[in-house]
Amino acid sequence: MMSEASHAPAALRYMPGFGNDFETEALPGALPQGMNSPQKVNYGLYGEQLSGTAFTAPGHQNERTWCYRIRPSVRHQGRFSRIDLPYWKSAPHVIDDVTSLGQYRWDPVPHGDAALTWLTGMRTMTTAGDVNTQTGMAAHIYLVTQSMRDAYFYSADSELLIVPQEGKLRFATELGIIDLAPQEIAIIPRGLVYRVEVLEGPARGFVCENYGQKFQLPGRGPIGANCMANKRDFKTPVAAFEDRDAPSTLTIKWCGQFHECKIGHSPLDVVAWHGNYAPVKYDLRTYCPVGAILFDHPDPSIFTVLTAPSGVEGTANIDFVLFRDRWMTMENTFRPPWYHKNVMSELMGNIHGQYDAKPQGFVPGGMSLHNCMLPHGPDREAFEKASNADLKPEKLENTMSFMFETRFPQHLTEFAAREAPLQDDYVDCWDGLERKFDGTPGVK
Ligand SMILES: O=C(O)Cc1cc(O)ccc1O
Ligand SMILES: [Fe+2]
Repeated sequence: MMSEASHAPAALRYMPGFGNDFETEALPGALPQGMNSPQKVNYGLYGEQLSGTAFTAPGHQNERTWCYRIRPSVRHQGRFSRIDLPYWKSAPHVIDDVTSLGQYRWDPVPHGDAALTWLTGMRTMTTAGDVNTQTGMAAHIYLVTQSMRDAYFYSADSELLIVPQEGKLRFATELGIIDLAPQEIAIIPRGLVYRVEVLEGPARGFVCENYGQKFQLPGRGPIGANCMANKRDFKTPVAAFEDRDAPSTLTIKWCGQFHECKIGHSPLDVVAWHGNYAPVKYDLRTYCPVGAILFDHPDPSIFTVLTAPSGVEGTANIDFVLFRDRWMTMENTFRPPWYHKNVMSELMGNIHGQYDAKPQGFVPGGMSLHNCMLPHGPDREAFEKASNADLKPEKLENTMSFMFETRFPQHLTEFAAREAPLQDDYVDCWDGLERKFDGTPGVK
């Protein structure tokens, strides 16, 4: 028997908060009250727990969600067969004849003629750490033109931080629906089943695949209780379920491999849920930047939106850092980023507009990589302009770039080194930085 019903609200609704303990039901009375596992759940639903942290993780880190669903997940799975998604790579992935040491920059990866889904359109640029030990990350570009139909996916390896640059996508997940456009981000937790639909295509964007401990909000320290990313601006969808019987496939990413199994119904059948392990979206335009208001250029960590700890205090597995429009008011200061070498590996992407350290060549949809201890900084044009500028308060407008910064060196994939539009002349952008020193004191 075929049945089809989607119980999604007409206009998508979201609940505010980061890491909140939410409760939501798509049918009245579907959510058990006062306990998790009643002998029988209302509507004949099955109770099931999704654990995002070890059972015994400390209280402030412990994350799990109770789902009340038409069928338990174990009915979704069965005999797995291995499939190949040749462009989606996982760490460790170090290719002998690909050199990751260097300063690299890419133009936007163009859309081709082939129809690509969220799975076939994922193009890994770099990997870092080791998926098997749940450390490190991968950075991907997605190129998506086609919705997943009767097809579902989850990653046992990672949570995905999604940063759209072009087009609009819908993430129909077990716990509700998220629509996502450029200048917004979403986090899809490890283990959560979903399908990706194209609302406006073609869609392109960046993904940070986090193998390690979950993203959290950075401590604000002396900044206090407000500014940077505020909890209420994170939005988690309300429950929405599909009661749909149709021959379908479920793909699982597991230890870097992809496996597929058949299911006879939509696994997005969670009618009600409660808990704190859930997908979330965030509008980057609500990020409140705090910066230097008299002199000097602070470390970019002041712009951290989210941080994924590595176990070494203050040394993140990944920091997600945002360079958005803001005022520059520093006096007697070289205002753009300084020249530097960093023990952390910096992968940047441009979402929109122009980046102050690289007025040319780092374009929306483009990426750059400055790996562990590789020197970089403003190009010649940015240096000359900033060192001779009249330092009035100036608003940096029409700018939104980000950085995935990891403690682990990032290794290029073959795709990044050979197929993606790598700019061979990138390093030349520093060529014209000639010597100004002539042994005599004074400003040159
Ligand atoms: O390299 C970059 O452009 C990112 C960056 C920005 C900044 O303001 C300070 C340091 C830094 O690495
Ligand atoms: Fe940098």
